[in-house]
Amino acid sequence: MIAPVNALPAVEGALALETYHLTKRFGAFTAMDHVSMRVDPGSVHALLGENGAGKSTLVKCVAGFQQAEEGSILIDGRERDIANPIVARTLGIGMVYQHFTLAPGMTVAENLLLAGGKTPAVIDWKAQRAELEAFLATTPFRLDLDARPAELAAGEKQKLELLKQLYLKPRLLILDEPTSVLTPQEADEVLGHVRAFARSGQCTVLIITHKFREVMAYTDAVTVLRRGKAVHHCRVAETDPSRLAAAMMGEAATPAEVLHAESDTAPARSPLPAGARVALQLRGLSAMGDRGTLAVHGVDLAVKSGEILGVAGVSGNGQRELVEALVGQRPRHAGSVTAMGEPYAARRSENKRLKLRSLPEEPLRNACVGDLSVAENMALRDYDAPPLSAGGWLRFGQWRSRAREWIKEYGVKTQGEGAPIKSLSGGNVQRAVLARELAGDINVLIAANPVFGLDFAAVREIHGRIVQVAGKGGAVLLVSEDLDELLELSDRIVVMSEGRIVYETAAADAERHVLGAHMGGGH
Ligand SMILES: Nc1ncnc2c1ncn2[C@@H]1O[C@H](COP(=O)(O)OP(=O)(O)OP(=O)(O)O)[C@@H](O)[C@H]1O
Repeated sequence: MIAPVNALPAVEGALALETYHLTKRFGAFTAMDHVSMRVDPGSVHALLGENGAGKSTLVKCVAGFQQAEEGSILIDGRERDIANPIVARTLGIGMVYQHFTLAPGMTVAENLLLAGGKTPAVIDWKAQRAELEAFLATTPFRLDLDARPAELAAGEKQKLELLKQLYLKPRLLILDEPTSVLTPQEADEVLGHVRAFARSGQCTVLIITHKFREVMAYTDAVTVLRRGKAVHHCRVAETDPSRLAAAMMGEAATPAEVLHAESDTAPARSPLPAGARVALQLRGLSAMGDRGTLAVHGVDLAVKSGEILGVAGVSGNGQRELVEALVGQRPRHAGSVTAMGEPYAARRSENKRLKLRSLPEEPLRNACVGDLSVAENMALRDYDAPPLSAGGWLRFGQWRSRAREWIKEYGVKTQGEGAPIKSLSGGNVQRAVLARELAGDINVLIAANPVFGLDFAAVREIHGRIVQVAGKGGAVLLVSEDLDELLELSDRIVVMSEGRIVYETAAADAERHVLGAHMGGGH
């Protein structure tokens, strides 16, 4: 019999998790197929798998956000019916999502308190603030308690999501790609803290990641999912990235792909032609942050045709505001922008004429309409131009057939072009947006954290496509919090710190520790 939750004694400390033949279907599609696995108490356990393998589905069932049709979940050896997130919470299960779940109008402090779900009618703010500050001091993270989520960069939001869960002292902490928007240093800080938390016996950690380095450095055991099935279980001490990659990809993997799983070999670049013209120019561009203070201070940048200019920086140093001001999602306070020598105000007509594209971060939120289908989302840029419309009529058949082609070309895993885009896994949403934005000729591409959440095969593929854009003469402004990505793809790298460009170097001469020092505000 399944034990009722309200009969539970208040247990503390790391719990043991097991799933037994856990199965979840969406209509006729089986997203998770008889998955059995075991996570030892106090361990850090990694879930690996290609985009769409079923990792998020599995953890959502454990966290009570979805219900499995078959199979069971055992906590400390006892079967539990985790009917909803409140039950999960009662059992000590906390989850940090791939998509942000912060209350937008509330401050960091309020978001932390809200996470507890037990806010009293009258809050003693003085005492609560002291408690929150004491809690923050036990972690390596520094966040402004009065900031609101809209003012936080992706990396800071990610840390706040994690803090919200840590504040609740979970017995099982589930992390869905927690380091996608963190710099390598930040990722080490976050994972180091989480592992220490597990080692102390306070909680067990189940972590979804695409990064083999993180699996090897921070986890104890791994379960690999492929097409909804658990195909491989092992201890990290007894495996290596090549074996894990082979398990992830099954027969689909080529020996070269498996061999290079850990090194993520850089796509080949051709040298920048001598007389290349400046395709994107920013002169003294300034933009306000969400709190009415200047977030971007007079930025001057020039990107030539065929060049990839990387913008490095710790999240929260104005990169988000810079991209938003460039692509028309935030007013420009001062300065000017030209594309292909013409003034550029980010109008849709200019994007079309000047062939300027952008890949924003968090594509489901910033570049898609979640309830619309994959085909409709793929048509958002040119639905009113031939062949998608003719004589004032929208030709939906054309939308669908082109979407089918792109789904195939970009390997988007979806139940069809008619499926709502929000039903796709994170990595597949990204692929669908990339297919739309990278189609046709491109003069200028502005990309912000373009491989957020993608598995290793997809990262290589997308990097290859960005390099192709430059290879065909497009200017690429690549804003990324991932230094490895910038070092691998860029011709030149600038560092942004506190809203200013503080350092510039040719990528070939770039030294990681020097970049890191400028990113941290030191010199
Ligand atoms: N609500 C839903 N309705 C229909 N299909 C869904 C739904 N949620 C997930 N799926 C499908 O189930 C499969 C597994 O998705 P899931 O999000 O678990 O993958 P994942 O391994 O976490 O992928 P990623 O690494 O890209 O995040 C995908 O093919 C996805 O399209």
